[in-house]
Amino acid sequence: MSSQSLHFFTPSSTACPNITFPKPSLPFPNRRSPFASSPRTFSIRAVSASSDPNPAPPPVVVADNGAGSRVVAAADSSSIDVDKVTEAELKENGFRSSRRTKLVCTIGPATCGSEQLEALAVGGMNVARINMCHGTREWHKRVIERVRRLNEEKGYAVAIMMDTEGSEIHMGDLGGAPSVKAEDGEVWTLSVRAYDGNRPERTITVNYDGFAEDVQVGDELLVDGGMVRFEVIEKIGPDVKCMCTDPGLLLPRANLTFWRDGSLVRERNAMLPTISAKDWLDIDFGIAESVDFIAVSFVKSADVINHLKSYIAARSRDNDIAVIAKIESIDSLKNLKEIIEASDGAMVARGDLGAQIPLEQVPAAQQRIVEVCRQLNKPVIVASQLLESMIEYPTPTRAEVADVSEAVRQRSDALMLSGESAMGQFPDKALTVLRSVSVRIEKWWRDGKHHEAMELPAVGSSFSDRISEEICTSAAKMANNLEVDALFVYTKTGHMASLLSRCRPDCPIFAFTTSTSVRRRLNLQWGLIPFRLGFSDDMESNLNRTFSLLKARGMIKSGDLVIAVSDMLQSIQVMNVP
Ligand SMILES: Nc1ncnc2c1ncn2[C@@H]1O[C@H](COP(=O)(O)OP(=O)(O)O)[C@@H](O)[C@H]1O
Ligand SMILES: C=C(OP(=O)(O)O)C(=O)O
Ligand SMILES: [K+]
Ligand SMILES: [Mg+2]
Repeated sequence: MSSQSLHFFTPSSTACPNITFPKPSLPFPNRRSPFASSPRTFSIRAVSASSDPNPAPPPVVVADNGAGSRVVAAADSSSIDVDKVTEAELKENGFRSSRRTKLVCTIGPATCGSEQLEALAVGGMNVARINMCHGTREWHKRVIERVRRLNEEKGYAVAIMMDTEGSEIHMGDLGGAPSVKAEDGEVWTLSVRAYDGNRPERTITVNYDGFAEDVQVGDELLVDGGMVRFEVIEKIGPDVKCMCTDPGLLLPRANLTFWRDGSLVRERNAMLPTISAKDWLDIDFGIAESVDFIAVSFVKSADVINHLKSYIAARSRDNDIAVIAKIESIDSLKNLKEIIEASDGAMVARGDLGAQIPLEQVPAAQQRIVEVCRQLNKPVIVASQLLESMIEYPTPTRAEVADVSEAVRQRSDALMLSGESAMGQFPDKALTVLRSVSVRIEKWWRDGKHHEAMELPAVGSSFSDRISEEICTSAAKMANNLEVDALFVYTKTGHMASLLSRCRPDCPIFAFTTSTSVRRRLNLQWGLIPFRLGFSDDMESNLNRTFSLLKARGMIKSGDLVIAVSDMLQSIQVMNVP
């Protein structure tokens, strides 16, 4: 194999020019004796990969077999797993034009069957999201089982995200009706009473016991951020009489916010916990079902994220459930940086965000959230109303296409469908729109060489992490300048892969990882094509084996130009596929 590699090595007294050093394992720079006092210089040397006099013996790799139990496999296990749909997209569009933006679909009554789920998987769904605000745990469990079965039997790699309900104030169910119209000038009763079956006409229930105490006559009540508007005209015990001032459709469990003198009233419900008692039970359910992501609604501070992460760590077998912070409240915007730092990713939850801040401020908030996430190396999802009109119509509006384009242009990691896929009439068509707009805008970006000047600050605290970051930044830049076909990254935890993704390079990133759960988590990150592969610390043998496995599947061919990095050996290798 002809290859050039740039290895980072420590110039210690024992350094022999052709030996590459494993990454320093000491976590803090000031504990790095014997070099602590002298300035540390790192050289980049080109050495031939084949000249390493001490190739590591083939080690044993511990891999997750996907069903939960861990198996110890020989490093030379001869298989490679990749999502069937990504493989097809790659073969169809070529390296350059394969889709980089990931797609999340909320699963609801319109898409919960196996056939419908499979249609979404084929259409490019990378993550299936279940919203615990709706449906029963049994219902969600069946959806998870169906997705898992499709993955196993049909070769998809759809990850599961569970979204908590959170302590929001919302209306109850509408007695089974899918929606109810509220007309201008009508008087409705909003009540905390529980009606069993015989709910009076024009009455809706509210889930928050303090509701009647908290609202005042004259307050404005916004349903779903303004889809319907009421004014409070009278309070009678637990019942609140309201007049409809903006007519519209009321949907089951629609979100409620109330406004006084032009500002959002949130003193009382600010006291409610971010994670309610019911949410903790849902989280236990999510852990038991080994979901890949838990998205936390109405996050106000980093504390709740830290709390949840330690809760998961104590209970989850492999501690591999990623925690996503939903940015959808004023407090979450105030504490944005700390929250994102504490989380494994974030969601721009524009539905509720737009009910909490003036609508015209949502685009700037989105831009800022995406930027902070990219800088802190956390995946970010742009969510809600991307293609809202497609709940009813088979084509999107021009404005919706422009909105989707903007999220792709901002280079967010993922786009999400909510009502469009959960209860809309055209879930597959909506997904197709997301897919084709993504591919188109990404191509426009690459062809126009719109490489942004976004500064990517150092995120790691240890010296070793800093080296990894420099390697990834350099490798991504080299990949653009040399116009390579693909970046390869061998990563056990997924961290190196995310650092490459953060740079948003022009070519796709093939991320090889030993565990099925890391592979599923990488599904949410921009430009990554996750593969499950057993590998060793010997990069030369890893590369040779990967090349032959991928060639056999027709995914690469001789002559393709590849840059490879790994988190076992801190090096950059540039080579043509033999
Ligand atoms: N599991 C479910 N069961 C029934 N309906 C659902 C389910 N999930 C979502 N939906 C429907 O899809 C709509 C959009 O979903 P989503 O945006 O996740 O929820 P919300 O509107 O509560 O923010 C919901 O309002 C609800 O009508
Ligand atoms: C994604 C959101 O959360 P949910 O759909 O759960 O309200 C949102 O508010 O935009
Ligand atoms: K929710
Ligand atoms: Mg929300």
